[in-house]
Amino acid sequence: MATHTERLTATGPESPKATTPDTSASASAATAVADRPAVQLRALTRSFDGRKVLDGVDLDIPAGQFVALLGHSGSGKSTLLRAVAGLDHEVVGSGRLAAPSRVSVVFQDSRLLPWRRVLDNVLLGAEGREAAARGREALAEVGLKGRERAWPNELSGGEAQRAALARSLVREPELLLADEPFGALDALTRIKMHTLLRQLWERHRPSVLLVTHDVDEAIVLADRVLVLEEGRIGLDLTIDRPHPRSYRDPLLGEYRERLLAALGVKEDH
Ligand SMILES: Nc1ncnc2c1ncn2[C@@H]1O[C@H](COP(=O)(O)OP(=O)(O)OP(=O)(O)O)[C@@H](O)[C@H]1O
Repeated sequence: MATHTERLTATGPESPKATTPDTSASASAATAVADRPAVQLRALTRSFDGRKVLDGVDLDIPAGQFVALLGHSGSGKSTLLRAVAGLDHEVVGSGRLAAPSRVSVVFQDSRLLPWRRVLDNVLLGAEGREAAARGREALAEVGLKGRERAWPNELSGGEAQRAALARSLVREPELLLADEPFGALDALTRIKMHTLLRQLWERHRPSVLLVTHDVDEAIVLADRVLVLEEGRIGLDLTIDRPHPRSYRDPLLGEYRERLLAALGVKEDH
């Protein structure tokens, strides 16, 4: 059965608007940086105890694109991310899950090993001077220069997530999968981490699939925002605004409203 995916693409900075389904690889010229998609899913389905959580997901993510995935709690975001990461062997579907060979995953908690110092966590067993130099460089990139020998329990929540990002970067991933990576952080730290993540993306250009509950986080960071509903991609919205983006940008308001409407959230004005 073919999956019907409503596809909405914002083509101008001021008005997110619906278009007909777009199957061309060039939905956005800026993101069509390679001809091979980083992720290509066809009719991806996953059930738990006979209940379909993913019900025929079709999704292409071009190489180098920054994509955010929104959806209600329990809509299947983490299930989709785990499938793309290749961590779920019971999904049904065709196409490539994670095509790139180098995939890194970042979770809500840093998952640093408490018995390893920060640098050793980042290196994850890689040995030698060159690896250590790469690890130090990655830590410097995330603002943790000087903390290489700290233990994980000496880091704040934000620092621990920085270390987790450094650990993911050190492998130069082609695809970065992030499941609510800033969900446990306070609002100010989260905003700093948004800036950092976007800077890291500018520098390394991995494809990104970021799962989040936070509509503003999605709009400020991603070039394309997906909404998962009833087991499929219900809305596919291109955020056509330059970076760095400000939360205060009034032109982002329309995207916010479009996404909130797709999520069934009504705003009181
Ligand atoms: N291993 C599992 N066994 C049984 N049910 C599962 C399993 N993993 C996920 N589910 C169910 O699948 C549904 C989707 O879960 P998932 O974690 O993907 O949602 P989510 O959108 O990421 O939610 P949240 O935003 O709350 O993290 C939920 O109803 C969940 O209970």
